[in-house]
Amino acid sequence: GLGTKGNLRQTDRMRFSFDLQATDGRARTGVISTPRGDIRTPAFMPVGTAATVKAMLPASVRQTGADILLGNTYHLMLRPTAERIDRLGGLHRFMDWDGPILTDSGGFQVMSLAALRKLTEEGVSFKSHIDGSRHMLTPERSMEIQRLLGSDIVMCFDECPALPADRAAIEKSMQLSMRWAARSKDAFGDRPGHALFGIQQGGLEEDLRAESAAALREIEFDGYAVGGLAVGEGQAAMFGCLDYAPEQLPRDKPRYLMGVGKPDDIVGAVARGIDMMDCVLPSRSGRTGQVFTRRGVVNIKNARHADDPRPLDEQCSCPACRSYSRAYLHHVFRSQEIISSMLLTWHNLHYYQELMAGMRSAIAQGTFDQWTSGFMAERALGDI
Ligand SMILES: CNc1nc2c(CC[C@H]3O[C@@H](OC)[C@H](O)[C@@H]3OC)c3nc(N)[nH]c(=O)c3cc2[nH]1
Ligand SMILES: [Zn+2]
Repeated sequence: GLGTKGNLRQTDRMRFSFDLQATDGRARTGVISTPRGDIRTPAFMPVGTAATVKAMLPASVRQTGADILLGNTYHLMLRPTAERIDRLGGLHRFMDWDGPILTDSGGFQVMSLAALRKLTEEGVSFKSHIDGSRHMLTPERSMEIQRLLGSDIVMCFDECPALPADRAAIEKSMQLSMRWAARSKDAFGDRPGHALFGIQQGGLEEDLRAESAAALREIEFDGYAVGGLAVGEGQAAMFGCLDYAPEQLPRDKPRYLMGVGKPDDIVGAVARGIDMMDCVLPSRSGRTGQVFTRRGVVNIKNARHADDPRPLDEQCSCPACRSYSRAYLHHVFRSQEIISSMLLTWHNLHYYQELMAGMRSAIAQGTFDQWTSGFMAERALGDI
């Protein structure tokens, strides 16, 4: 707005906006501005389901290069409850993360974690997988929970159908999700500086995806997620869908692919126009000894690492690679020492952020194809 510089800064601080800076083919790079900081895209968002990125301090997550992290409505509403987090000053204060936070709306977790679920037009009633207590999630309740948490990017309450499913079931579910998207938008209201993202559904059906995209455009959102994927369809089917789905969504808004993925999934999704992704893989794998490197996956549990003095990756600057040998990491993993989860999670998240930084600069320079060829060639080298 006009007025003094101060006002302008004030307006800026309250704004949520996406600046698309460069494209290379269908790949894009830019910056999402939020009152709590900028998000460089393409962005990988570490998952902090229960108000913590497991085995990581928030400052360490920041050091890996993450600009934003994720929380989950489903987990936090059950424990410690959104009302308690609100009373304690909101999720940022609670978990000591002052950057942007995106929270999922709960629909996906209810279907994958809760017991005794009952789905109606109103929403989903279910029993907590923690203590068996009964709960109800509706678009309105999901918006209220995410407001209480104080998240900067709020996801619509949707239904994510498990694949494979027949077309009729996919269509019915997508239409319900679109009605819930409208109710989510109404319940979200007008919250300057906070964003509401719609979630496209429609399975692997191009026409249903187009119908969903049109319905979301009509309602109008600050960003758009490609939902309903990474649910067991496999990479070929997912890429087939990403060959059309992202471009059915508005070009000038961020596109978020939920739940993806392995490093090569991420590169393929960025090549197809995706700006934001999240996945538990790097952090969960850090705890199970699966280590991602430029050359592919190292399973640190394997006995062949027992005497290996080399770092995981001599070109990596993370604490695990700077200070420790594979032999040490093998030892502490085998001994189930807590430091094992800390070091391997840090390395994996650092590796994922290096991947994103490499793609952002390649897209900005118009050399994304060369970068991708290098990425694929390195993984073929083997001997890791
Ligand atoms: C893994 N594959 C996958 N995850 C998915 C998630 C959960 C991500 C959420 O789940 C948490 O990690 C399990 C993450 O914290 C993330 O929160 C944003 C989805 N969420 C919604 N609302 N709608 C979808 O269509 C959807 C599709 C997914 N596919
Ligand atoms: Zn490392």
